[in-house]
Amino acid sequence: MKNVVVVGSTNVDKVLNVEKYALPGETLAINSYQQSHGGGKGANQAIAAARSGAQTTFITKLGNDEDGQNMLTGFQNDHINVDHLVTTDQAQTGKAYITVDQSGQNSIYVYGGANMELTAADVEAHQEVIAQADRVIAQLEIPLPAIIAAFKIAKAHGVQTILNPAPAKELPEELLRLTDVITPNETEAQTLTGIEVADEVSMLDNAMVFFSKGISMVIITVGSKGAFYATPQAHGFIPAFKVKAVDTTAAGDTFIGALASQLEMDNSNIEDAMLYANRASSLTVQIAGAQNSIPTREQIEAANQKTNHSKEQIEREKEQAAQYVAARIPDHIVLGLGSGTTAAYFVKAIHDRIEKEHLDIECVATSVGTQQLAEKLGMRMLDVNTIDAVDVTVDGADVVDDHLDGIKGGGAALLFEKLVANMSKRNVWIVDERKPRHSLEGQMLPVEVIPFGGMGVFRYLRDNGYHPAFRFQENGDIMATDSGNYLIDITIPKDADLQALSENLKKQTGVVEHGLFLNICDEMVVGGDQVKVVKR
Ligand SMILES: Nc1ncnc2c1ncn2[C@@H]1O[C@H](COP(=O)(O)OP(=O)(O)OP(=O)(O)O)[C@@H](O)[C@H]1O
Repeated sequence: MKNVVVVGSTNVDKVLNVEKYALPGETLAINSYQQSHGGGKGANQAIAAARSGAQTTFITKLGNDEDGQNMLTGFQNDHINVDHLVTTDQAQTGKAYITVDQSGQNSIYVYGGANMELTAADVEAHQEVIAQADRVIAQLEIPLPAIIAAFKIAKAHGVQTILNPAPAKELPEELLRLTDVITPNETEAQTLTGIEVADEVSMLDNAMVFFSKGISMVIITVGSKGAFYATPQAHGFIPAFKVKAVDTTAAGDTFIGALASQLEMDNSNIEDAMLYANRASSLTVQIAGAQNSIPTREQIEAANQKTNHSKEQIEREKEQAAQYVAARIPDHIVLGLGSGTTAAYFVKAIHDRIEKEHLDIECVATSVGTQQLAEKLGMRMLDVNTIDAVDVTVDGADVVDDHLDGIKGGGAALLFEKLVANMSKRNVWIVDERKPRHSLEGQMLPVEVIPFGGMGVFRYLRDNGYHPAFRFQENGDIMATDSGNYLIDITIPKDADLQALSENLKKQTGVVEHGLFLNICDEMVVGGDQVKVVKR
């Protein structure tokens, strides 16, 4: 369990629902008045961390008033350590007056109040609890000297510092030098670096600016798209969960608190921790309000389990499709064996049939992985260079459109798969229900490039609006294909002419192959309790 100290703001949100905004001098009656809600970025992040199981201490300043008392009780209910909370008679507890009209548009006035009274001396008086923490988190709703004081104490004791630069403003170099991890959203990143966040490449450009200031990890959240992370050694993008969002208030705060509760100090589980944080905030956005919508660890795990259940279903569908096709493979043929998890089900299923029925089937593999699996099972393998044609190849696919054109290469085996597919008299694709789509627009398409000069292809793709990103392995090394090439993932533009795109990519010097498989698939078999077969 991580020991987290949050130094930040507490606000009480007073929400008015109005039909329309009053003009200057106008008085309007309203129908509903929502009760006060807990808010403030510091409080939200402390609650998110505590509900995810972190041992959480909150250093904040409250007024000696009813709002302050109510907030304190709420923190105690969430098992937050409030021993280091400070109160003042000089100002009231922070408040945000929020007016929401019928279209969901809001206007907000914030009274910083006690938050603006939090001083460096207040923080220094509680240095012991910071010194003992694993990490300290701060946002920008309190005075900068208080944050700098907290981070100085943290750095002196080897405690990790996380800065959530929200709301965005220019930051002193001193604070950036004291920051280990920075977590802006896309607009905050742009405000701080001057570089627009448009795609993974520009996110990496943003990260470089932060690295040059001495920050060692950058996490950029991009709303319903997900979140990006980068260290000088590795980077990656973790997509958000697709949910119906009703109110995104506190999404970012939930993400940061949840992440801080899970991330190992050596960042070794960064992708898992971000996946957890994405899940946590995907639950927050499905409920109106701020602190009431921040989920507990149990709720996050329950939501994960539901998905695991559907993961099992997907595996079942892959196996059903594989078995359906394996049962219909004729005897005395040369059979192409595809690559990837779905194709692996097929390899096992056809192996069982060959053994049981003593079939005379020789096979060709489309990847080193499949070759090894087939050899391990004792199947009769042929060298692709010794044959003129393959009778049938059975393979998986990443996505397939209504015309049975598809994308392959998610598993990095596209070159060998295409070679074998092109020499096959018949190609059958086996997929689970997620794979068929009406069109390939917006889908990720892998492009295999030679390592020498790969950057030139990357620049061409970037300058022509394909949003390229090199593919990396989990350990941060660049991914190499079976033939030692690199993969660049691009996005298929809207209204793209696939044939022209395919030809254009092949024309670029340095491109070995790409994952568009046009006019290749003869038959798609979709797994399910009722297997669906679609023929060209
Ligand atoms: N519509 C959404 N659907 C699913 N997940 C979402 C959605 N919006 C946000 N999230 C999740 O919340 C994370 C943080 O969101 P975002 O980038 O909007 O933060 P933010 O701008 O700091 O939010 P806020 O200021 O509202 O707290 C995202 O990385 C994503 O995981």
